[in-house]
Amino acid sequence: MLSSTKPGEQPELDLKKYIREVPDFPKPGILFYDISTLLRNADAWQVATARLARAIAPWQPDLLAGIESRGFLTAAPLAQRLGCGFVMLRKPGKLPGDTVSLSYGLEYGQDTLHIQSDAIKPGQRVVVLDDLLATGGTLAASVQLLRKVGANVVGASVMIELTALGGRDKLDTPLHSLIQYAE
Ligand SMILES: O=P(O)(O)OC[C@H]1O[C@H](OP(=O)(O)OP(=O)(O)O)[C@H](O)[C@@H]1O
Ligand SMILES: Nc1ncnc2[nH]cnc12
Repeated sequence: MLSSTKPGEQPELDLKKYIREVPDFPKPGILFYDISTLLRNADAWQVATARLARAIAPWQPDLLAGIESRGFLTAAPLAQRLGCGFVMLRKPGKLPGDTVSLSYGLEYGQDTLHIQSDAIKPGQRVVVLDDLLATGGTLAASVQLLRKVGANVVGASVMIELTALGGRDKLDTPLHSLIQYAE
């Protein structure tokens, strides 16, 4: 029998069931939300991508920016689906040519992100994506970095938001999250 449900639309599917919680990784005291178990399930990944696409499309982005490395897994399939270009925000020493960088703190450390200086045409509408928002250090730095090279950052989106860490308050762009945990 024909179903009226389109591929990737399974309203009843609970994505939390596909995320593994790993205590004390990568450091004691951190509860790590592991998306590997979601990505290895074709249905769950398809549903997550479809739901993200529906949330992001109204922002009418020209480009999606993905944050290395798990942010690439979120952003690249979405860019294909929405017909957008894709820009990489990368850790040091990975991008050729002129880059602009910014350092930041995250839930379990310190890091730096780079973008190619010519990655964005002035005023292009950009949505920045990551797998997870914890303290918000990574996403807030990414928004600043994108603006440094001329982006009009119209929104940010993550698969997972750890609401108790208040990362959302560090952002001055609209934020969409697919799944929330109040640790
Ligand atoms: O909100 P925050 O406290 O900044 O933390 C969130 C960031 O931490 C993780 O990245 P990680 O640096 O571990 O890199 P990875 O994606 O390469 O695993 C995650 O993918 C986010 O980018
Ligand atoms: N608790 C957490 N789980 C997975 N990724 C993270 N990045 C920062 N904090 C994290």
